[in-house]
Amino acid sequence: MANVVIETQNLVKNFGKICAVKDLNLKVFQGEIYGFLGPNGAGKTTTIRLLTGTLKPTSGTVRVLGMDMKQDEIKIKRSIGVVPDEPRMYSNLKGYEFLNFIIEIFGLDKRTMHDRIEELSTAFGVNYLDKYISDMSHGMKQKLLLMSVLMRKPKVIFLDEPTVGLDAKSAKILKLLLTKYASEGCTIFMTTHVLEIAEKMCSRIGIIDKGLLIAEGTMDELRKLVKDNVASLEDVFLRLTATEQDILQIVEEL
Ligand SMILES: Nc1ncnc2c1ncn2[C@@H]1O[C@H](COP(=O)(O)OP(=O)(O)OP(=O)(O)O)[C@@H](O)[C@H]1O
Repeated sequence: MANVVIETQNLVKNFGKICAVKDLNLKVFQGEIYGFLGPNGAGKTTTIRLLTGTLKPTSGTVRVLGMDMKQDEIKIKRSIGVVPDEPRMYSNLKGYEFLNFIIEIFGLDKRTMHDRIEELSTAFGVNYLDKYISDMSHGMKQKLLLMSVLMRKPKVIFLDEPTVGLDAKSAKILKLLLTKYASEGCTIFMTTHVLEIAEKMCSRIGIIDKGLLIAEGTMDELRKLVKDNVASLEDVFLRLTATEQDILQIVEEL
């Protein structure tokens, strides 16, 4: 059995009266690409923020790479890479200054990183590292942030809606790169609304709805759950989140 890299026990996050994450028990193994799906407001971003230590849980525990988030937050943060849904970076830095800043704070080897930056710039068509971040488009910032994570080749990568804002070629390259990294032992946890991406890339998929993990498994296991061995992930998702009927009704009433 592969190593457990991400683990939560009875994880809960309340925002006032809203329970965004309810009693979540997750296990993600080394080398997996775990897809985390759910309707809008289901609790995906909150979960990623809990798993990466940017949000404190109301109760429950998070362990990453065998370390407890409460005790080893800094160590965990040094070993993981996070690509949030909104790329927030120091806007008064130029692209290359931002990458150099990451190299400095993580204490990375400059030569190796500069070689990786060159490879990744070519792969993602990044020819704007001398521009100020404030002058970059959303997609340009997203690619810069992706490069800053991928160049480090962290042991665990968390991505929240990674392909949003990326052009088709960059999205394809990102998918291939993540698959390659996973095959080399990196563990990937990502949220997406693009079910085709989850179906093609992810070894296992978790579906969260109103803060509850309502299903989890490989595509085959999810198909068994809905008793339809040819169901697509879209069929499975809509059946489990009970929106298929709503959709038909909504369209009929339009
Ligand atoms: N900082 C916050 N303060 C109050 N409520 C919050 C906060 N962050 C999230 N929520 C609430 O928690 C619930 C889950 O939100 P979350 O952003 O995790 O959903 P999501 O699954 O990522 O949604 P989407 O697919 O739309 O991005 C929602 O009801 C949201 O309004």
